[in-house]
Amino acid sequence: MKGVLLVNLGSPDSPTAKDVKPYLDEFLMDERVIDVPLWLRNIIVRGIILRNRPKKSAEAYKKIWWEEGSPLVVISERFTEKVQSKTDIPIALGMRYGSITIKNALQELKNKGVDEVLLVPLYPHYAMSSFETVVVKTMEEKAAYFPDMKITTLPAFYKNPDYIKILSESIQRELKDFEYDHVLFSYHGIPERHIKKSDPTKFHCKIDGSCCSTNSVAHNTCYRHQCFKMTELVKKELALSEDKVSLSFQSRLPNDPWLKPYTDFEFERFPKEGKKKLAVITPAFVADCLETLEEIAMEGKSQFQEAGGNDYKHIPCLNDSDEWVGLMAKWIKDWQADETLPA
Ligand SMILES: C=CC1=C(C)c2cc3[nH]c(cc4nc(cc5[nH]c(cc1n2)c(C)c5CCC(=O)O)C(CCC(=O)O)=C4C)c(C)c3C=C
Ligand SMILES: [Fe+2]
Repeated sequence: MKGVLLVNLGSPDSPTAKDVKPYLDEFLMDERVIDVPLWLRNIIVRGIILRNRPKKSAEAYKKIWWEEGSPLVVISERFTEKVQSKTDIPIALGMRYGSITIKNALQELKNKGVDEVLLVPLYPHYAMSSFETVVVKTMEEKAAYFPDMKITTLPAFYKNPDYIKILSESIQRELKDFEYDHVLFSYHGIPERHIKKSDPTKFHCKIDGSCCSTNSVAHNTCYRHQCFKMTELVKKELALSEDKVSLSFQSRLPNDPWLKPYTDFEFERFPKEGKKKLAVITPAFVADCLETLEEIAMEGKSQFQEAGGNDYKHIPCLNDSDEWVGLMAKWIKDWQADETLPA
């Protein structure tokens, strides 16, 4: 019997330093996130980052926490329930980090008689620190506990025409009542080094833009290319003018060069260039979370306005909207019927 495993990143159990610390430990000790040898990762994460960050992150989580829990988790649960109501095969939700585990979700599916699973990493783009680590962890759990399960992975959907359409339509609805000078597509950042590591050809990605327009198998795993491509497709779908749209990367850690331009630098730059009414979309995320609600909707607004900006709007993620639920249900039904996966 077929079933579906949806996986997102996960959140701490509560917005306290006590719960944020083990969550960050699991997250940052992932070799696909802080990709240095174990001994060095131990020093960086446990010796340096985890000394102060849990307290600081807990304060940020407190600002966005809902009565029902972490927005990322609550939205993902609502999404799962809604998709379940539109399909007739079991759907389970797992998180890569934290207490809602991939193992338990696979067990839930197994208990319902599922032996063929469609794994859906809830990330539109491929990055070793998001999509890849979900796939690797799921395959490790399968090998250890569910060796007879067959698992198929839904590919990154950053250029899927149906996804681009519903994303564009949701942006259009939000922009209808907002007069803007500029629309910023702010994607989660990753270290530049990760782009090179994920390049199977080992020479295609230059990280200067010169490579993105030359067709290459490297694009299948190039986060930077996929962010540029998605921006282009949405821009075209909405007929946004070239000079009113740009892209940037947010949420970096203070180490190494990360993908540029940096979102916080853009917030400072725009008002100086006369761009004082800014709309920001965060299309690396399917669900609103700490990085969109606190960093962009709250902190970003302050940074932009302190730099001289006026009107500011964060456009929500697709979350559990009918359009996104409907599209996911369609992808599941297509796979259920004849193994078709979205391109
Ligand atoms: C969109 C996909 C994501 C990628 C790629 C990604 C890479 C990445 N992230 C960190 C460090 C942190 N990210 C944090 C929060 C966070 N990250 C994503 C998504 C991606 N991260 C989400 C959805 C969230 C929010 C989770 C929530 O509970 O709402 C955090 C924790 C919060 C904080 O302390 O700021 C860290 C740390 C790295 C190092 C990285 C790639 C190397
Ligand atoms: Fe992150």
